This record gives sequence, C-alpha cells and structure tokens, in this order.
Amino acid sequence: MNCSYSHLNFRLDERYIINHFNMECDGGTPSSSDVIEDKTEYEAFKSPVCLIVLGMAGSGKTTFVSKLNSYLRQFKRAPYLINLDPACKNMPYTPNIDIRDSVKYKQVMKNYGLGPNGAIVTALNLYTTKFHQLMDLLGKINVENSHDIAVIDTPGQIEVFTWSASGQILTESLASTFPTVVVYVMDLERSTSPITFMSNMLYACSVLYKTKLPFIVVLNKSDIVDPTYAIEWMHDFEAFCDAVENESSYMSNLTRTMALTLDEFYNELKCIPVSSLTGHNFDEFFKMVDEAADEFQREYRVEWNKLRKEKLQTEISQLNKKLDDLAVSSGEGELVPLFTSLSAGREISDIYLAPNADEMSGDSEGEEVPGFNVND
Ligand SMILES: Nc1nc2c(ncn2[C@@H]2O[C@H](COP(=O)(O)OP(=O)(O)OP(=O)(O)O)[C@@H](O)[C@H]2O)c(=O)[nH]1
Repeated sequence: MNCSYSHLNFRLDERYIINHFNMECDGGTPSSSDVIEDKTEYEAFKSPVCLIVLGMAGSGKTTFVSKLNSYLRQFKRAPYLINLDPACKNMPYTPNIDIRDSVKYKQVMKNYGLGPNGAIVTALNLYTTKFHQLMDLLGKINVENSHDIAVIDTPGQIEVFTWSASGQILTESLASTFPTVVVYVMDLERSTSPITFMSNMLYACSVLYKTKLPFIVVLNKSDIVDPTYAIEWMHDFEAFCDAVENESSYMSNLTRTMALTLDEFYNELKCIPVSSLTGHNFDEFFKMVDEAADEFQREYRVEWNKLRKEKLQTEISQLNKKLDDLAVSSGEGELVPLFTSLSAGREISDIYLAPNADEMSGDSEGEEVPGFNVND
C-alpha cells in the first residue's frame, strides 16, 4: 500500500495487488509454462469447475441440470446449483442460489411495463448487483464440501444471456476466477431437418465465438431420437449435402456453404449424445467436462488472467479516483506536497516524521532520533 502526504489520500498500489495474483505489473502475461508450474494459483483456479448451461427454449436445460444433480449425488458429489432463469415455474431440483429469491419477474413486468422477454432481461440486469455475492459464495465452496462443480442454469431465451451485458459480466467474472465451460444443450428431436440443424449449430458457433470458453455440445433427448444422424452430419459433409438435397435451391446452396464453413468448428468440437431423462451417457459427459476444464487451464486461463488483470487495474484506478475525490470533498482541499522547500543540503529521504508521543514512549528499540522540523 502507498500512503502519500495527506492522511486521507490513502491510495491502492496496483503493483501490490496485481502481484498478489502473481502477475507481472509491466503488462506482461505469464507464459503457459509459468501457469502450469505455479501450483498455488493452479489450485486456486481449480475449484469449482463452473458449467454454464445454455440452449434454445425447451431443449431440456433444466431437466439436464436436474439429472446432472442426481447423477453426481450418487457419487457423493453435490454440485452447487444456480438458477438464473427468473421465469422458471417448475424447478425439478433445489438450487443453492435462485434468482427468483431476489427478483420477482412478474413484478418487473408490472413495474416497468414490459413483456415477458423484456422482463427476463431486466430481471437479469437487476440481478447483476448481486453477482459479487454470488462470486463470493462460489469462492467459499470447495472440494471438501464435495461442491467441485457449479452449474448455472440460464433462461430459455438464449440471447438474453449470451448477448446481454449481465450475461457477459457473469461469464467474465466466472471465467476470470474459476475454470469455466459452456454446455450447449441441443434438442435432437427438433433438429432432424438439416436446415434447423444448421441453424442450431450456427447458434452454437456464435455462442462459442462470443464466450471464448471451452465448449461442449450436448445432443439431448437421445432416448427418443437416435443421435446418429447428427453425428454423421457433423463429420460427413456429403451425407449432410444429401440430406439438404430436397430443400429449396437458395437455402440448400447457403446451407452447403455454411456446412463447409463449420467444418473446422465440428473438428474441434466436443459433442456428446445424452438423455436427461434416463441419464444415458452422463459418465462420458463428465469425462468431457474434465478434459474441458484441463483445456481451460492449459489454453484459456492465460487469456482470462490477462483480462482479470486489466479489470483489476481499471477497478483500482476508479477506486483511487474516488478516494481522491473523497479527500477533496471532505475538506482536505487540493492535494499538495507536505514539503515544498528544504534547507540547503537536505533531501526528502533525510526527513524523519516523529511518531505520536504515546508511540515514542513505548519505543524500546534504541535511542529516538529527534524529528525533523520543516521550519528548520
Ligand atoms: N424424452 C426426453 N424429454 C426430455 C429430455 N430432456 C428434457 N425433456 C423434456 O423436454 C421438455 C423441456 O424441458 P426443460 O428442461 O423444461 O427445457 P428448458 O430448456 O429448461 O426449457 P426453458 O426453460 O423453457 O428454456 C420437458 O417436457 C422435458 O421433460 C430428454 O432427455 N428426453
């Protein structure tokens, strides 16, 4: 900390705080090898792994989170559940944190004269004031409480989360503190048309692009629809083109072009068919989560560390400005140096500020040197 001449002008030293995060303060970014070797920070980043569950309305997000909860509990692992859907009516699990406890969605509609979607966005925006508490709580849970996974269930209107300021704030806060993975739930039953399939995949791709986080696509409802078609379309361009054949010419050309564009996306994609009703393939899903969390540590964390450092620097600058303003408004006046002139031959470093008389009397560390008088 750095305490300058005026006692009210207590400023936060960026170097002190940034070093606290084991980062260099000259703007440099730790290399990946630094990251791996730095065990303490690795551990700090390790728990809990946060899964942000996104997907179109009705794709099965809430059912998926519920099954995930019961699946993990079999192994004495209790995921920390967060519901961010203010409009959710029937919740098949008991969340640890629930937006509905803080924001009444119907009341928001009434108070602000909004429709359902506008009210969901506003409710989430209002809830951002609670995000720091949410982050604090997440920071306190740990593996000892068997909460090694935190799951965030989001509103059905996917754009409410991915394209809103509140969604971005939460995603950034999570990813700059914990290993964070996006789980995109896709409804197999509703994606059997190649055009719908393509739309869904483009959406998934845009979410990946927006969040810049490890990504898993969950092909949900495999108990009622065989997922083979989706996997084939992702990995066999010709098979997808054959399926598109019957569509109108403009759409089929566009869809083919899109499929080529998505080729790279498919190659890197972690994708798993599951059933949120029966729990089919959940063991494989959790293997993917482990891989994605490791991927976060290896590849994404350096970037998020950089972001965290920038955010911290901005916050510190803002805080310091507030402290300066406070010093001025509380009658301290403009900040001026305590010493404007010194006697010949003296340096500022020569100056010794005498402590209070009380402190001096208890000083047994040797003989007290008389304080330097500014008027000397
Ligand atoms: N057969 C089958 N039905 C499922 C599965 N997952 C979800 N469902 C059903 O799909 C419907 C929608 O599921 P929800 O979990 O409410 O979907 P959601 O994505 O949370 O919906 P919103 O909150 O409206 O976005 C419900 O009737 C579920 O029972 C599944 O794996 N198999």
